[in-house]
Amino acid sequence: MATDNNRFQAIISHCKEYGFIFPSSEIYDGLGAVYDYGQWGSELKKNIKDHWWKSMVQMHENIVGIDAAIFMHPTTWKASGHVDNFSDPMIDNKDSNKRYRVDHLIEAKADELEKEGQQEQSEILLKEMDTLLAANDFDGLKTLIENNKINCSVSNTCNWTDVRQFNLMFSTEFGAVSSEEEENKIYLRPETAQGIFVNFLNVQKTGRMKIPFGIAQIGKAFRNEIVARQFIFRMREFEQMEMQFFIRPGTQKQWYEHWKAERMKWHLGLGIPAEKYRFHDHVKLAHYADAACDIEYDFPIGFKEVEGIHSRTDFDLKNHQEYSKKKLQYFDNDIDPATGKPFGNYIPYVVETSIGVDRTVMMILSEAYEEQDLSTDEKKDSRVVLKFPARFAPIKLAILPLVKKDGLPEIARTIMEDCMGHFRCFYEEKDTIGKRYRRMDAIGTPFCVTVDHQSKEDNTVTIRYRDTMLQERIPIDKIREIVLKAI
Ligand SMILES: Nc1ncnc2c1ncn2[C@@H]1O[C@H](COP(=O)(O)OP(=O)(O)OP(=O)(O)O)[C@@H](O)[C@H]1O
Repeated sequence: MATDNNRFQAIISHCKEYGFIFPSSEIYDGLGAVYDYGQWGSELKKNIKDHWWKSMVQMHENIVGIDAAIFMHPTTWKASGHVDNFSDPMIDNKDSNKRYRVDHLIEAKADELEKEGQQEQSEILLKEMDTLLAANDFDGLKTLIENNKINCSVSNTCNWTDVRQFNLMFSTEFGAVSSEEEENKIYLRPETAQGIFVNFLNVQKTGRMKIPFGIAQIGKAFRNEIVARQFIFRMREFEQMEMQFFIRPGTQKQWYEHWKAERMKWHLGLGIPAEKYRFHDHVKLAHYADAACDIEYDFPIGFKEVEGIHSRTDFDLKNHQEYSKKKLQYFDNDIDPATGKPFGNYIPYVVETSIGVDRTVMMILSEAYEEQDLSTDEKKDSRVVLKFPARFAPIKLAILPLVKKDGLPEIARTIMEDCMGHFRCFYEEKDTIGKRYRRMDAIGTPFCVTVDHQSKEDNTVTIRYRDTMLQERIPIDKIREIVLKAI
């Protein structure tokens, strides 16, 4: 796994320079691990969300979508286990006061060992870490850090505090704040899933859903991440695309395997080669899971999680039933072949697929970003091109009159009018055509058409293809069709 920090930094700068992603509140020097999507980033993000929604909801008769509120009754997070368990073990360096997530600190050391050719030691270290994490053995983790002489990157010392748990949920006050009573305390959801669980029966009944069925949702989630220096990979406010699939108890293994395969198929369908992906099975399972894995993508910062697939058992529904004292059960009148009688009442099991929108944006950007040297013997030349699949490109078609006169803008405007109701177009008449092409390459526009004097004679334009930079003459009335076909 080659990490390429230069490439990563180049992508971050490019995103800012070309209106994809800005640090939040930048005029106040930004806010840690919070980002804003600009004019092209928001289009890209929306296209990714639309694609996910289409493939998960529109293409599955037994999956429906909802849009639940971010604020939820505070008991939700007691029932879900987040108040007690949603925390990461952290450690502080006493000299620099810098705080680390223990697993990140140890993983960085393992990476270092691997780079030094000490593959075996690296693997042993990670294995020991997994065992200690799984056992919640904090003293053991501290000893592991000390024994391996893992130093703070700032102070370069090995002078550590004890390992402690920090809850990652943000809280705020809800309604009139009259006292310091706990009742006013409310959390910003750290995952979208709970909005689905508490609505399970509402949707099942009103939608007349039959098990197995899924509920999907796209929405914001908030986590007070401690280590947050990885651009949109790890944000404190981010977006998730989740689907909870409700199934009969005992069938979870089969459905877990099913969704693992389905989701990998979805990723490969993005046009990303298989060697850029791998599964990573969880050794330390989250408090709700009986099996879990990540789909990891080979980012410029190495293989990292984009999506999690979790077999969540009946943990969530069972706890909501207990805390709310409302029955969250399903009556299954299919016949159980073992007894010849209906399966009857039960709390469904759940397999979930949970993918981060922002990590998907970062994956698509990483895959698309290319710096090309186009120099010839005569002159030096280069370009940065974002080779997005056409369906994700913020702008599909740029319409460029060669000059700002002679009736060419008028022709270009009629093309614009013909196409803008079908897909996002961009009209531009400033600068040389070469410069305009480069700008469109830099934001990933797959097609540019140039209107020139010949267009007036024979109703044709030059179409230029982003990836090959090839140009050809096509009739004006074919433009719409060509673009629509590509997206
Ligand atoms: N802080 C974050 N910033 C951006 N995306 C996130 C963040 N936390 C989680 N996600 C996204 O939500 C998905 C599902 O969340 P999940 O709880 O499984 O993540 P996680 O295992 O806690 O991630 P990590 O181990 O990287 O913190 C992740 O696969 C990821 O794409």
